[in-house]
Formats: sequence, structure tokens, C-alpha cells
Amino acid sequence: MSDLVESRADSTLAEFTADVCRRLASGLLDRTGDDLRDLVAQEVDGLRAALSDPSFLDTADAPSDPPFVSPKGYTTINTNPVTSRRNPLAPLVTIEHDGDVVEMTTTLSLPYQGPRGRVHGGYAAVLLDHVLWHAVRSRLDSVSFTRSLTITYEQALPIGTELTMTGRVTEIDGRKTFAAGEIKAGDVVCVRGEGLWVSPRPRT
Ligand SMILES: CCCCC/C=C\C/C=C\C/C=C\C/C=C\CCCC(=O)SCCNC(=O)CCNC(=O)[C@H](O)C(C)(C)COP(=O)(O)OP(=O)(O)OC[C@H]1O[C@@H](n2cnc3c(N)ncnc32)[C@H](O)[C@@H]1OP(=O)(O)O
Repeated sequence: MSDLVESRADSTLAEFTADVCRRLASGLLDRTGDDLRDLVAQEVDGLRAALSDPSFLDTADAPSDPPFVSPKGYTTINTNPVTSRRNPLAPLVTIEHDGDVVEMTTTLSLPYQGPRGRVHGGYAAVLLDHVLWHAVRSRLDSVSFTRSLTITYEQALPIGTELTMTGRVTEIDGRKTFAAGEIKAGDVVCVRGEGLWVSPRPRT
């Protein structure tokens, strides 16, 4: 990462706007009528205040995902639908590396619901893909892509409860890296995943 291409205030405004979008996306699914109107009005007021008076925004913390100029000279924004604070599709997650194990936590709200009260299985796969990719990435110098991912849904994965995703590499064989992990709600393993990540063939 190198030069910033936007002021800190503008990056903070962008992330504040993404948070507004997250709250609206949830509110649209659990509020109706006047309750929904109140939420929309409150968020619109917040956006207006943030635009007209920068001191409205809490700038104590540095923006999580400011755009930057990459070492290759491209202006880059983290678009990732799991981790980017600037992408309203991404829930707020923490990611920590502990030796070879990567741990990610998040709590998912209604926009991620499949069956009532349960996380959509496809999004559970997204979370596992991401945490396993991080585990793979931490062991390789090269880029790698998910080639296969097998998901086993053992228990309902709850909405509104903190989830912990863990991932670890199980084998490296040339361009192939195998990884496995799980998603827990509390102490209960709800979803398991295992897969293969392949680095592209070196250019000849
Ligand atoms: C890039 C940024 C880096 C910097 C990062 C820095 C900060 C990070 C910040 C933010 C995060 C950024 C990004 C993270 C994003 C997402 C994370 C999740 C990951 C993804 O979301 S990623 C998208 C989905 N993914 C794809 O878009 C892949 C599409 N695909 C391909 O692009 C090709 O498929 C490719 C190139 C992968 C391989 O192509 P290929 O032609 O080289 O492969 P080939 O067929 O040769 O297979 C090779 C060997 O695997 C064996 N093999 C194959 N299948 C097997 C199986 N099922 N089981 C056992 N073995 C298997 C073969 O038998 C052979 O083995 P052997 O070599 O021993 O013969």
C-alpha cells in the first residue's frame, strides 16, 4: 500500500455512508410503516449532517478501507464483499492470524438470512471461502484461486449470534494448497468446509 488518493475526511464519510446502507438494508427487512419511515428519516438526517458539517463524523479512528495507489500505480479500492468497510454488502468482520490458524468473527443480520433465523447456506460458503483463502494466502508468496470447496452443513447457523470462522492449511503440493475449517456459533460447529486453492501456472 502506498499513497492515499482521498482525504481522511472523505474516506470516513464513505465508510459512514456504507454503515448507513447496512442499517437501512437491515431496517428494510424488520420494520414497516412508521417505524421504517423513522429509520429512513434518521439516516437521511445523519447523511445530511455528515455532508454539511464534517465534525459530525467521528474521525478518531483512521478509515479502515481508504482507496490507495498500489505499488503498481493503480488506484485501488478494497471491494471485497466480506471484508471491505466501504462495501455495504460486507458485514463487519474481525480477522486474526494465530500461527497457521486464521480466525474471523462476525454477526450476521437479516440481509444474510436464508431459512427463518438461519444464515443462507451460500453466504456461509462465502465466509468459509474467505477465511480458508486467508489461511492459504498466509502460507504462499503467489496468488491462488479457489478451485474446489466442499461445504457440510451440520447444524443451523444462527442469524444475530456471533460466529467464529477458522481456517488452516492442511497440505501444500506444488501449485495446490489444501485447507479446511469450520464455522462455530458459541461452542457448536455448525458448518465445515474443505477445499483446494491453485496458483496459476507460471508464465513461460
Ligand atoms: C490478488 C491479490 C493478492 C494480494 C492480496 C492482498 C490483500 C488481500 C486483500 C483483500 C482480499 C482480496 C481478495 C480475496 C478474494 C477472495 C478470496 C476467496 C477466493 C476466491 O473466491 S477465488 C475466485 C473463485 N475461483 C476462481 O475464479 C478460479 C477459477 N479457476 C481458475 O482460474 C483455474 O481453474 C485455476 C487458475 C485455479 C487453475 O487452472 P489450471 O489450468 O492451472 O488448473 P489445472 O487443471 O492444471 O489443475 C491444477 C492441479 O489441481 C488438480 N485439481 C484440479 N481440481 C481438483 C480437485 N477438485 N481436487 C483435486 N485436485 C484437483 C489438477 O489435477 C492439477 O494437479 P496436478 O498439477 O498435480 O496435475
